[in-house]
Amino acid sequence: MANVVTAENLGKTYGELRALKGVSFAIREGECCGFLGHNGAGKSTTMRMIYGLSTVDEGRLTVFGRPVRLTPPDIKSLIGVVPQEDNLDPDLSVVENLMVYGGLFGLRRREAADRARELLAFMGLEDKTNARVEELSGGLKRRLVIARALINRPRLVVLDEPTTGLDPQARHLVWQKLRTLKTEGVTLILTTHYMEEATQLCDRLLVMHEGTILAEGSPRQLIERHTLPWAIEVLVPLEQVPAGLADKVAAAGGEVLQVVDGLFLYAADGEELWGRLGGWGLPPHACLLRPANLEDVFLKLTGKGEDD
Ligand SMILES: Nc1ncnc2c1ncn2[C@@H]1O[C@H](COP(=O)(O)OP(=O)(O)OP(=O)(O)O)[C@@H](O)[C@H]1O
Repeated sequence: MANVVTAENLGKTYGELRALKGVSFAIREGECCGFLGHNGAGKSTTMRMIYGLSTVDEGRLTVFGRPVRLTPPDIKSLIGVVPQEDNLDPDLSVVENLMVYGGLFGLRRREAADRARELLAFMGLEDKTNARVEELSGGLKRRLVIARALINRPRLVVLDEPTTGLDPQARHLVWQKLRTLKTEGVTLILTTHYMEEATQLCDRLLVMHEGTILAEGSPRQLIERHTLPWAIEVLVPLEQVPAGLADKVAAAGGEVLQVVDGLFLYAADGEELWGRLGGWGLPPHACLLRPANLEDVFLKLTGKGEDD
């Protein structure tokens, strides 16, 4: 399968800050690839380079096989962009926002109107066609930004935190639409802070940290490679954790991760680990046994969950 995006040793410097320190990755046609990472890890910088809003300082970036320094216009027309901030025009109505954008891509008025109607139906916004943007809730604005990104039938859609701030229903609706795009063969690149979103949508994930890529793989592969299958959350204040616990867990073949609000214990056999809690002085009512998930991988790889 062809690569839609290829990055080799991509670097970006803002003044004294090396925001990207030579990252390399490839995005395959038709896949949904997610970028995870703390605030400031370099995800948006990478996205902006892909859609041509930020210059490539170091390395090589190709989009649809074309090397980009600043993405040429004919490549831009193949990319749909959902930026982190909603940058809709508040003075225009919902449908006008789409039509103006269509005009920027060279759509004639009639064509833009037809496409706008189609997209408003796709995103469930028909009854808001003539509403003013400022009347829309955050979730509806997000849906409109996604509709706008699709106006030119892009083969690649880059979404920077597409569902941040949305309620669960709105998030599920966006996921459903993104899955539909995927079934149509559209390549999706997204950033997210929601591990569930990454698990639900992405075929492959890149975990970024301080301008580098720490790990890459499908959600399942990352869990298999970077953590044990079962987790016990120990939600007691750290000062009440029995002394020597980490050594006892390690001696039983498990691992311990300290997070800001407690401890996570990992094991190949969750039931067996659970059975040992009492003997280690941990009250079971303050513990929760569950399968390990992507959040465990993220916390482990990027440093225990403290804020940057
Ligand atoms: N235009 C800019 N000028 C100066 N510094 C910038 C600029 N854009 C980003 N940075 C810095 O580069 C680093 C990477 O920022 P970037 O926005 O790519 O991170 P991110 O992973 O997308 O974070 P978030 O999850 O908060 O969106 C940060 O330290 C940020 O402050």
